Amino acid sequence: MPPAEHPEFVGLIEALRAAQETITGARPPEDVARKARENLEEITRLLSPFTVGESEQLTGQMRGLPGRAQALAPAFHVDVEGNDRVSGRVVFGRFYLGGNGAAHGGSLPLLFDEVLGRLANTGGRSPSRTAYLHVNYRKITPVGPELRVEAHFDREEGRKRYLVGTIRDPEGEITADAEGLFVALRPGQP
Ligand SMILES: CCCCCCCCCCCCCCCC(=O)SCCNC(=O)CCNC(=O)[C@H](O)C(C)(C)COP(=O)(O)OP(=O)(O)OC[C@H]1O[C@@H](n2cnc3c(N)ncnc32)[C@H](O)[C@@H]1OP(=O)(O)O
Repeated sequence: MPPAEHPEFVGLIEALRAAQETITGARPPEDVARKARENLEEITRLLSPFTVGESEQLTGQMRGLPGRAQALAPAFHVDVEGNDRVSGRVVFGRFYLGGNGAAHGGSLPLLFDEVLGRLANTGGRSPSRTAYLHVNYRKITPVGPELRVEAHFDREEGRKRYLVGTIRDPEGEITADAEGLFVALRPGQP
């Protein structure tokens, strides 16, 4: 459900994701590529006067939306979220293609950081940052189909929060898993 606020901006981010997908998968004639570039340049001109500081920007802040309205990481759709575990779905689209139908190796840590990091900072916990993220690539993570993502707290030791997560293909097999350490920030720590 889109939030009541900024519905047009939410639609803009969805359109941006769609554009990323389409541009990545396209092989247009030169005149079409030029027209598309001019349209993108027009969007930049339109939005540039509305650039704001980090605390005011919308992307990354809209926690109720897949990907927090940020187009960097693959959009994670939350199904069940508790204080200690979360599960949901993701599709690695063409934008995230590495090669031969497999998602780019760098796109998996993007997703895991988002999912584990989000969970590490829920349940009234103070903000934490990723100290490390260990990703195991078990088999290719396919581009295209909807994949299941699960993550949970493994343990907490003082400021250290250890979380683990998995991505499963439509057959239920684990394509990748990850362990992350998130360290709670001290007051005033950036
Ligand atoms: C602020 C966020 C707001 C979020 C709002 C809500 C948004 C909701 C959605 C968010 C979803 C996206 C979430 C993305 C989260 C990021 O991606 S954050 C960006 C990527 N990460 C960074 O930039 C972190 C850079 N590193 C640092 O800032 C600092 O190194 C750290 C991680 C804060 C730790 O530094 P420190 O606070 O000085 O801690 P330090 O005393 O060195 O270590 C504390 C303990 O951790 C251990 N430790 C530290 N690093 C390591 C390591 N690499 N390996 C093993 N052990 C380690 C130490 O050994 C020590 O252990 P003990 O001696 O206590 O047993």
